[in-house]
Amino acid sequence: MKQITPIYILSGFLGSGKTTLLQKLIDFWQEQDLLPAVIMNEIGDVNLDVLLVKEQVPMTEMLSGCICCTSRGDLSSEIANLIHKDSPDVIVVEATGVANPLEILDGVTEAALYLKIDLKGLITVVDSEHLLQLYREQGGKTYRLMQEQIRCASVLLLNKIDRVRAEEVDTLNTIVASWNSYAPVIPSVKCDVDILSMLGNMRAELPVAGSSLSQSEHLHASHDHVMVYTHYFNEAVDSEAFEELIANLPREVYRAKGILTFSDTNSRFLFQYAFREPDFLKINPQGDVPDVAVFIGEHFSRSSLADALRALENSKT
Ligand SMILES: Nc1nc2c(ncn2[C@@H]2O[C@H](COP(=O)(O)OP(=O)(O)OP(=O)(O)O)[C@@H](O)[C@H]2O)c(=O)[nH]1
Repeated sequence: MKQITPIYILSGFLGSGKTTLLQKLIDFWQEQDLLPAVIMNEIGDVNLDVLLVKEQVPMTEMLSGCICCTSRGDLSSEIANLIHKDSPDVIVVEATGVANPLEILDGVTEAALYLKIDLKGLITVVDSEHLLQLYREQGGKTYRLMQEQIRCASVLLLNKIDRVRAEEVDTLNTIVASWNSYAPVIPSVKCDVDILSMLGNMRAELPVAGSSLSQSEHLHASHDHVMVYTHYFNEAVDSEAFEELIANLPREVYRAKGILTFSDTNSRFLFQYAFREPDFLKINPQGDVPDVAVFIGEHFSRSSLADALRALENSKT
């Protein structure tokens, strides 16, 4: 009979590397014969990250929105269900990239009122290049949300430092320390960090004062601007034409992912696009997984994107 279930919250803007870190956390716990469970939520109505998490890990998905938009009660009942059904040794709540971490903290804290759980802390993953750019531009809702995610962290991963220069890493360290002097900051590439010391160095208490939670209603509006377009493919498309479309995506689209069948290759691909960097991974999904791509951004034209994608399907010979 398990006593108290530790819970970690994983936060970070879209595409910063949360799922990459989640995979490493799962490996770490499984190597110790522990059973981790995951609560994942995605903005939009498909969750492709599920494919990246091992099948033996119990997982709950909360789709079509984000944890902080659904009621907090939903999150706490998901936690309760997982504990009763699977008795995991540890739970990770991976927040959608546009979630406000204060709301999620609030949900987990509510669950702690009637469940034997121990909120260990909040890990925020930062896309170094993206943060640097927003810092230089100084403003915008995405920038404020990223600041919020950094402020709430009990440990911070300054990820994707391969995408910035060494002196820029120093600048970023100074920036994040000025927003959160409390959390240890760990620079990383592909979230390749020493998990044991990361979890060990995590500050025991969260830096969120009780009063901050009362601001949550005000903060809730912070991701109203984010929109999603989900495209289901009827036909396989040419890989080069697709890559070209991705390379020319409007700047307003800052995240995309999908599963694709290309007309010119035999295998299927999981494609990722985060802050202007595309990535393709050969996969062999089990079961009936459709060809689909999800695009997330701010005020981009869904119809132009839909037309461009349909044109790719139609140009296939
Ligand atoms: N260049 C570079 N790419 C990285 C790094 N870490 C992760 N990536 C890539 O960035 C993309 C997004 O990573 P994810 O781990 O899926 O990001 P996420 O935060 O879970 O994304 P959402 O689920 O959309 O919020 C993937 O293609 C990763 O392989 C890094 O340190 N450097």
